[in-house]
Amino acid sequence: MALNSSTLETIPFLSIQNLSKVYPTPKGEFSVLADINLDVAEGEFICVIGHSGCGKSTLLDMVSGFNQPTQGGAFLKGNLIRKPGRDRMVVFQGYALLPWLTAFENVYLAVDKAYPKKMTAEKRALTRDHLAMVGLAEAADKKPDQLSGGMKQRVSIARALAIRPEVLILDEPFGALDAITKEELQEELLKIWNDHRCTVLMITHDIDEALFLADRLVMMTNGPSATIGEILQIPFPRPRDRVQIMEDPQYYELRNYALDFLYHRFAHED
Ligand SMILES: Nc1ncnc2c1ncn2[C@@H]1O[C@H](COP(=O)(O)OP(=O)(O)OP(=O)(O)O)[C@@H](O)[C@H]1O
Repeated sequence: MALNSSTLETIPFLSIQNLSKVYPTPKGEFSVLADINLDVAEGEFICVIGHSGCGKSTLLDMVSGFNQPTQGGAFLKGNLIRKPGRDRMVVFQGYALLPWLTAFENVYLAVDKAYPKKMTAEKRALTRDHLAMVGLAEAADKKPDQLSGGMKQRVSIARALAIRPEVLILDEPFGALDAITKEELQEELLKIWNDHRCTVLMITHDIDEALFLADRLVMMTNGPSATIGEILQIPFPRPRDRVQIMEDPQYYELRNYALDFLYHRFAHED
């Protein structure tokens, strides 16, 4: 039987299959994650929520390739992820900028490392364009200690996107920011995602953030042996308007459902 295009399209863009992670510890084996299965479509925006310590970063580290599963695996376009690659870029809560370099130099360094063969002028243009995209054209020559938290996170996002990744991995990127800066950055992130259409995996502790940003919200059970408890579809049409979606009765239904999952069904005992 000949393969038709719909058969070929059945390979998921990003697929996490039967993934488990066990750490050896002095007290014996510690099972962090057990039997995680998730398929993500190209261009999808996924948020992951769960109590502290359940293994969210561990899971995303295995998609970025910084950590290896004990069993199962993560596959990008059918290929097993074994190590970090420029098709997957990570933005951390702590910015991870080099303090002795300017915003421009921080982004340029990453571009230069990812594309050593590109002409300098092209790499400088990529750097400038991505800093402009996050509204930092004017601050390009400032060093991290001259930038606010929100500006530093903008530099990290510009640095990740300048590499043109297929998957953008965000590990609680706005967790340290004040509420107003956080909302501004969420709006910017959505705008950028809309233009770039890369696939996003983002950890958050904020249900409202997830409801505003995500196509689907992955809710993790508690560890040890944490797994995906449920996945919520977020149906609000795009482009999203924060005020409009908060007026939608479905918003509160979804919010209450997620709150109930986290604080009743999978309440954290501490
Ligand atoms: N190298 C390691 N050896 C043993 N245990 C580890 C190791 N790295 C992480 N852990 C444990 O794995 C669990 C999951 O950690 P992880 O950082 O993935 O959780 P998280 O859900 O991202 O937490 P948070 O929301 O607080 O960032 C924690 O209990 C942590 O102590």
